[in-house]
Amino acid sequence: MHKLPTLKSVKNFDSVAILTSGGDSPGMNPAIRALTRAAFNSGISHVYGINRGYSGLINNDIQKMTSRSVTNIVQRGGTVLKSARCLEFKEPNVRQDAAKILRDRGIEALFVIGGDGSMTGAHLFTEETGIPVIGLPGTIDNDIPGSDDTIGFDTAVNTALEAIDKIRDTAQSHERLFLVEVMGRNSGFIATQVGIACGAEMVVVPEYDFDLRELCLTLAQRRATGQGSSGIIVVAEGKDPGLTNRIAYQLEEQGQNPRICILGHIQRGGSPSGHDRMLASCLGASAVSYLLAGYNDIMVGVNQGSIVDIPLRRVITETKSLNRHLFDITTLLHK
Ligand SMILES: Nc1ncnc2c1ncn2[C@@H]1O[C@H](COP(=O)(O)OP(=O)(O)OP(=O)(O)O)[C@@H](O)[C@H]1O
Ligand SMILES: O=P(O)(O)OC[C@H]1O[C@](O)(CO)[C@@H](O)[C@@H]1O
Ligand SMILES: [Mg+2]
Repeated sequence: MHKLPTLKSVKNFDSVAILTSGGDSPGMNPAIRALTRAAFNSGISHVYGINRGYSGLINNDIQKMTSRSVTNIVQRGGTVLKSARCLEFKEPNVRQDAAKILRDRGIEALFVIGGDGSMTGAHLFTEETGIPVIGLPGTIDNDIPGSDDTIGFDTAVNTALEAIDKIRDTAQSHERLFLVEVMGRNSGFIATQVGIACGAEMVVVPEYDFDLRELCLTLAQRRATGQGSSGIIVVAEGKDPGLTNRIAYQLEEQGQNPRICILGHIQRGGSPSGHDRMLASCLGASAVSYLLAGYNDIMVGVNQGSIVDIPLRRVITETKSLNRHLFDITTLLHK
């Protein structure tokens, strides 16, 4: 259960908008629902949904929401507002045009649900245009500075675990080594948590070097002592495409016969877990309270179980590092 902030409303807003941006994540829908319902129930008269992230904003692809338009979405994966990556939004003049679109519609504030990139766009937008923005961390990557958790991370981890538990069955039957690639271009949060929870023999993350030779040695020793040679290596996809294939190739060169399974976008789909629904609902409700309390240019996030506000400037200038102690558990629990 999250500890919620106690805030006093000091401002009135008549009209606000919501968008989802970057890779979708399970829990974006309950976040949209929470923002919409909390806005109406806090006296905001008009709520708009912007389609396809910043792309819909610059193309004026905006619709009116009602309290009923978010009925029956709390359990649905994806985002009913759709999501996109919009490179044009990186141009300052495009952001000015976007502000005019909001002003012409009488929209006074914007809620942005997305990852670190989306938070960068949100900060620049409010800084340059003066339109208040509140961000919500919505990404399976859990790589947003200032928040211990992000909407969608828990579901993605559970989805990967469900798949790996199945892979483990066939790996054991055939005494095979499997390389399972999980998402995370720049960060190993998913890989670390999944690796610990599935009992992986090794976890490869972009943050740290890995020692394949040592792994091969361990596998050879296990085979020699009759413990079999099945196993799971969890690999975060990393920046350079093909990392998992390269590791497989190196393993083959050292006498292993690994199989590869790339979990890919199934990690971004599916019904949000109870944890992510709670997180999205609490963050959505709190985001509206922060706006009415006069906050701007912040992201709502979680710090040691409490919902907190984090300046967007901090979110976009800091880096969230992987906890080394947590990562070390991946090796500490080996046979
Ligand atoms: N430097 C920037 N300036 C303005 N807008 C940006 C900037 N970086 C990202 N954005 C906007 O945010 C969008 C989403 O960013 P990005 O593709 O990095 O995904 P994300 O929000 O980090 O989500 P995820 O990593 O979970 O997929 C971009 O397509 C762009 O519209
Ligand atoms: O296929 P897409 O949409 O470009 O997204 C892939 C990237 O998005 C993320 O899934 C986050 O949403 C990253 O982990 C991954 O690298
Ligand atoms: Mg990102």
